[in-house]
Amino acid sequence: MATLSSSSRLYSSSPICKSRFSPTTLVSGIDFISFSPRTTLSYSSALVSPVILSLSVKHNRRRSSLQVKSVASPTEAVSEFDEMVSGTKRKYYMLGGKGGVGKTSCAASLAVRFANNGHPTLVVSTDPAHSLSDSFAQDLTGGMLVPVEGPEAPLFALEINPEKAREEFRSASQMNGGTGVKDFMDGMGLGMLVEQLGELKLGELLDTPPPGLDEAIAISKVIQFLESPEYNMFTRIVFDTAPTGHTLRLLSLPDFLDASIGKILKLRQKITSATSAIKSVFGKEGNKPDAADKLEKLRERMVKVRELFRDTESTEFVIVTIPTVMAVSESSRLSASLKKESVPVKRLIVNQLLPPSSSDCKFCAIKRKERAGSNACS
Ligand SMILES: Nc1ncnc2c1ncn2[C@@H]1O[C@H](COP(=O)(O)OP(=O)(O)OP(=O)(O)O)[C@@H](O)[C@H]1O
Repeated sequence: MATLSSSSRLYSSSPICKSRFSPTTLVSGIDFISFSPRTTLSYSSALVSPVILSLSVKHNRRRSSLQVKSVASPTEAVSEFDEMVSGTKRKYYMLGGKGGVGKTSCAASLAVRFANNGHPTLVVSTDPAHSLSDSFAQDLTGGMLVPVEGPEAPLFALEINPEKAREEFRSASQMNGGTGVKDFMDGMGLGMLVEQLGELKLGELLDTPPPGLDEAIAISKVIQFLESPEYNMFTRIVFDTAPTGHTLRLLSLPDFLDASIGKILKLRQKITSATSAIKSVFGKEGNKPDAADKLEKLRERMVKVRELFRDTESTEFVIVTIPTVMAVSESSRLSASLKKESVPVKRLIVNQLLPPSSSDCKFCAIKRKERAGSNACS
């Protein structure tokens, strides 16, 4: 079970630079910082402190980099968090960014911080490469809410298995345990049109679920159960999302489904309305949900997920990055794409910042040089 201490201040040694990772004071932005897999959540020293910055981005065309105009001082970072923690209305925080920058670590960290500030909190991982279990040193893989011990207010964690979500899509698109296009079309009463509709590439669509769909289904499941009175108590929901590409595809899913399956649904509607008069005379109008109904429901759920991402009142997408050239470039593209999708991004977490030091070990000196070249903050 959880290894959080009562105050959730946990310590561990760093796998990379032991001398630097002594237990130390809190960092104002996010309380605990690094996690050692399968051990404990930990505060690292100031070596790798994540800082929450308010995002004021300027896209530099020539260098195509994200320019954070003002770096938050520790005091400002506190006020950023104060804003995130204020109010009792439910808020969703979606943490996303390039693979490996520390999304899971920061999501877990933020969730503990919310709980320690009195918010009953749920942290959910929809990342196919789950590491939330490692962050909390608890097994969260059962698809159930697991209580995390330690914080002052209730904190629950949940990992959603993307494989299971994918199965849901398959079951919607494949009737009676069969596979492929023929089955799907049969399910809609259009089996005789399979040949003619080959050019719609339905086979590809149904056999290989579109990227991002698993995550979208996972998020929609969480939205669904959070609507029930049983889970009313949660006032902060933190999502540890999949790396950049998945998130963006997830947002375009409703359009994607509209464009591909929508055509079939329209065709089916036409045929159904032409034949319904005859069917009703013979009492054959069935109420059983078919493949089309299931897919239509799926599309509605995808729309709901996209709406949640775009809801400025209740949701905030927080980009997690590290100060390296590649991470900053990707964050810049993510920020621009999210803006295009009307997803509000106000804050950025810069993880693994290196504070000034006169006594660097060789490793830290290399890291510092690497980060200095990123020009992330100016
Ligand atoms: N501030 C930090 N200090 C030290 N180690 C860190 C820090 N942030 C993250 N790490 C380590 O970096 C690794 C990747 O972190 P994490 O799993 O949180 O990243 P992620 O962005 O969620 O990765 P993925 O995209 O693969 O899901 C982990 O081993 C984690 O312990």
